[in-house]
Amino acid sequence: MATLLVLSAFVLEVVLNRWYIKEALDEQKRIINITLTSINRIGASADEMALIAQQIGLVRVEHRITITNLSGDILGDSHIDEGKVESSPNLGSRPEMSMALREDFGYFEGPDELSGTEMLFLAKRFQAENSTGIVRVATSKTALLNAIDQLRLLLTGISIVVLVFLIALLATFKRHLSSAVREEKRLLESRVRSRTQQIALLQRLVSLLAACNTIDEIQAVIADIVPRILGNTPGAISLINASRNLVEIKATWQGAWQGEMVYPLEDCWALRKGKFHLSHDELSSMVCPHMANSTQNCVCIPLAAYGETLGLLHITAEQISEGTNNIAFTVAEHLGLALANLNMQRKLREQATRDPLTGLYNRRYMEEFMAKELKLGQRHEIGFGVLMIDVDHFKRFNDTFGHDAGDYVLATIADLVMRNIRGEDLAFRMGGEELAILLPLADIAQTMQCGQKLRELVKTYHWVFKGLSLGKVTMSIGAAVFPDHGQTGEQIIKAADVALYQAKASGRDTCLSAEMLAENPPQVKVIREFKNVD
Ligand SMILES: Nc1nc2c(ncn2[C@@H]2O[C@H](COP(=O)(O)OP(=O)(O)OP(=O)(O)O)[C@@H](O)[C@H]2O)c(=O)[nH]1
Repeated sequence: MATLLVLSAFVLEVVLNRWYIKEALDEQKRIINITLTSINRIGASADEMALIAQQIGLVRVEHRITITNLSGDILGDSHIDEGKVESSPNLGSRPEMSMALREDFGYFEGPDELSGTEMLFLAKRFQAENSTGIVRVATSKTALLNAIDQLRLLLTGISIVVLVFLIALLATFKRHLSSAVREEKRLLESRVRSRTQQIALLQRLVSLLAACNTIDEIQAVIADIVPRILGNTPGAISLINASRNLVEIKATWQGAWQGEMVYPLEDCWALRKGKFHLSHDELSSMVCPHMANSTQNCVCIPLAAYGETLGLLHITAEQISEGTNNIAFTVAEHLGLALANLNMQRKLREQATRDPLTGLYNRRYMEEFMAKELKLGQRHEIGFGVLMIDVDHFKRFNDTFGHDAGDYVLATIADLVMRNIRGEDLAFRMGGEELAILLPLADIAQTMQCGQKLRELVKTYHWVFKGLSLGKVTMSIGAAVFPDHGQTGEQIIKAADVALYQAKASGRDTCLSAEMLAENPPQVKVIREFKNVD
C-alpha cells in the first residue's frame, strides 16, 4: 500500500510537471505573440523595446519579458529598470537564445542569469519593420515547485494516515485471525479428542463383544458402551427371536424408547429391504410401522453377518448427522459379527454336547453335568436321581422295520422324554438305544415315579412310521440316587446300570431301582447270560 502511495505520488508529480510546463508554454507563447504584435503595431525601434517589455510585464507580473537584438544584448526587460538595461549582461550565450537564433524558437529549463532561480524560458526570433531581435519570456517554476511540495506534503500526510490505518487494520486482522485460528485449533482438538475417544470405545466394544459368551453379556456390553459411542443420540438394539417372527427391543439409551418394544419382522423396512432404512430423506418419507409413534427421524441398520440378519440397531434424532450415521454403521457391523459369533459358538457347543439324531445331550455332557451336581450335592447335602433307559429288543426292531424306523423310534422316545420330565431334569443319549435322565433334588421314589411314567408313555404310544404300524415298543429302566447308591458319578451310573440289567433279566418293560436290588442282590452271572442271549 505504501509503495502504491509512493508510486502514485511520483506519477502525480510527473503529470503535474508536464501540465504546468504545457500551461506555462502556452502562456509564454501568448505573451510572445502580444509582444510581437505590439512591436509590429507601433513599428518599434530598438529604443522602444524597453517600454514594450515594461508595459507587458506590468500585466503579466509572474513572467519576465526580455527583448534582445540578435546578438543577445538586452533592449528591454520587464524586470530591469530602463536605465540599467544597457549595463545588463549579454544573453547571446544562453541556450534558449542560441536555439532561437538557430531554429526560430528556443526552449530551456534552468536557472536564470539574474537570480539563479529555476525558470522556464521560451524565446522567439522576430523580424519587424524597424528591427530584428529575440523576445524571451521567462516563467518562474516556484509555483510549480510549491505545488509539488504541497502535493508531497499532502501525500506524505495521507501516507502516514493510511499507514497508521493499515497498521491498525493489520493489528485488528491479526487479532481476529489469531482468535479464529485459536478457535479452529480448539475445535480441531476437541474433534480429535472425541474421535480418539470414539476409537477407544469402539476398540473396547469389539474386545468385550469378542469375550461375550451369552446374549445377556452382549446386552450388558451394548447398554454400557454403545450410548457412550453414539453420544446423546437416542437409540435401541433389537434382536430377532428364535422363531424368527418377532423383533424384540433388548437395550435402549437416552430416554424412553419411542418405538414399539416388540414388533413383527415385516414392520421394519430395513428387514424387508435387507439393508439400512432412513425414515426421512430427500427422496422419501417412509416411516417404519414400529416407529409410527416417533416424531423423530429414524435410521434402522440390520445387524448381520455371514448372510444372516440377527437384529437391528436403531437411532433416532431430529437430524442425524453424517458422523453419527457412520459411527452407527461401524457399531452395527461389530454387533452383527459378535451376535453371529455367539450363534456360531452356540451351534458348535450344541454340536459338541448334543446328539444330532435325538437332540439330547451326549454322554460327555452327562459326565460334566453330573460332576457339577455331585459337587453341589456334597456341599449342600442334597441328592439327585439317575435313570438309565434301554429300548427292548432294539436289534430285532431294526431288523424287522429297518434302520430308518429305528431312528424314528429313538427320536420320538427322546421327544416324549423331553416333554414329560421336569424343567430342571436333563436327558442324555448315552449311545445306541440307551438313554439317561438326571433328576436334581429327586429321591428314589420320585426318580422311580418318573421312570415308570416314561416307560408307560412309550409302551402305550401308537407307533406308526411311513404309514406302517410298528407295534409296541417297550423300555427297561434302572434307577439310582446320590448319595444312597454311590459317592461318585461312576458308582451311581453303575448302580442304575445294574438295576437296568436286572430289569432286562426280569423280562424287560420294567423299571427297577438299585434299592430293590439291595434287598434282592442280582446275580452277575444272570446279567452276563442275559447279555449273551441277543
Ligand atoms: N436305528 C438305529 N439303531 C441303532 C442305533 N444305535 C444302535 N442301534 C442298534 O441298536 C441295537 C442294540 O442291540 P443290542 O445292544 O443287542 O440290544 P437289544 O437288541 O435292544 O436287546 P436288549 O437290549 O437286550 O433288549 C443294535 O442292533 C444297534 O445297531 C441308532 O442310532 N439307530
